[in-house]
Amino acid sequence: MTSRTPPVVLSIAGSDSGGGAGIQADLRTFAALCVFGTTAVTAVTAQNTTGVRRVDVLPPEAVTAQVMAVLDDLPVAAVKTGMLADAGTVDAVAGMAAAERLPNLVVDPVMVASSGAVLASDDVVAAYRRRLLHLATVVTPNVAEAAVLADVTGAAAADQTVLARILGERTGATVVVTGGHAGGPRCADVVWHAGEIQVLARPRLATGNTHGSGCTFAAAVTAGLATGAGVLEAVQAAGEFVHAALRSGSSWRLGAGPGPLDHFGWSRPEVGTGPAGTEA
Ligand SMILES: Nc1ncnc2c1ncn2[C@@H]1O[C@H](COP(=O)(O)OP(=O)(O)O)[C@@H](O)[C@H]1O
Ligand SMILES: Cc1ncc(COP(=O)(O)O)c(N)n1
Repeated sequence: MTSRTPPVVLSIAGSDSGGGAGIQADLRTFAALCVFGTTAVTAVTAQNTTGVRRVDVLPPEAVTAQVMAVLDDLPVAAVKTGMLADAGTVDAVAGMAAAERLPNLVVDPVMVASSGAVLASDDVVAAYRRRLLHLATVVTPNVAEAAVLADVTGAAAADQTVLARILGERTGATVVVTGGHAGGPRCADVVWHAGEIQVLARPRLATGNTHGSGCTFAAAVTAGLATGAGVLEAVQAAGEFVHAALRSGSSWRLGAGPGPLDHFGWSRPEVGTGPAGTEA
């Protein structure tokens, strides 16, 4: 009998009780992409599709203990960070990354929930800038997060190419400034990689069910890196995966607010993830 062992990935992120974003979206993405997901919970949010009611942040030592328990036992091939709600947690993660314990590190600098709730304070932003971003393989901010991290305002704050270039040149990481919240008929993710800019544009889908799209994208990049894909290949494949999950979940109704994505094509089982959907 052959033994088939999947690549192992680790998500260091917050729990979303509503299941749409955070650790829950990461695990669903990992399962859909056939990698084995492990977790270190950074914060417990009481959240649903309409908003965040309460956040309980775990102490940095509790996050470190979870990460080390996983690393001491399992062959982790890639790591993703999501909501890091405390500067001490960013420092702790950066310390482990600097010690080369966190391979293929994908940093999704979660700052604001799609419902508008602030999930990271100013000192967390400063810690990302000072300690963590330059240790990442890939950083995946949306436009608003990229503008905060790059510390720019005005027209530049809405220009994905300018933001990707600033952050790429400052950190050396591959930077993907995602464009889910920009306007227009196309949805573009702008990638800075080794000094070059690439624009990955797809039709913008007419869906309100976008809760967890950023988490899903970054988790899919992590899964790609764990399976041996190159950085650009992993970013391209992640864009295709999140697009299919958004399209498949565009018509289901889960919750009164922005609903989750359909990672498995559950809403239309006859065709699976990737059915023809409505474009905006
Ligand atoms: N309406 C949409 N149509 C097509 N793609 C989308 C849409 N909304 C988000 N995406 C894609 O989802 C991914 C996450 O982007 P974004 O929504 O900017 O992240 P976040 O959830 O962190 O704000 C990106 O690949 C982006 O292009
Ligand atoms: C625990 C947790 N982590 C991340 C997000 C951001 O996800 P989104 O921007 O898609 O709402 C969230 N709402 N909750």
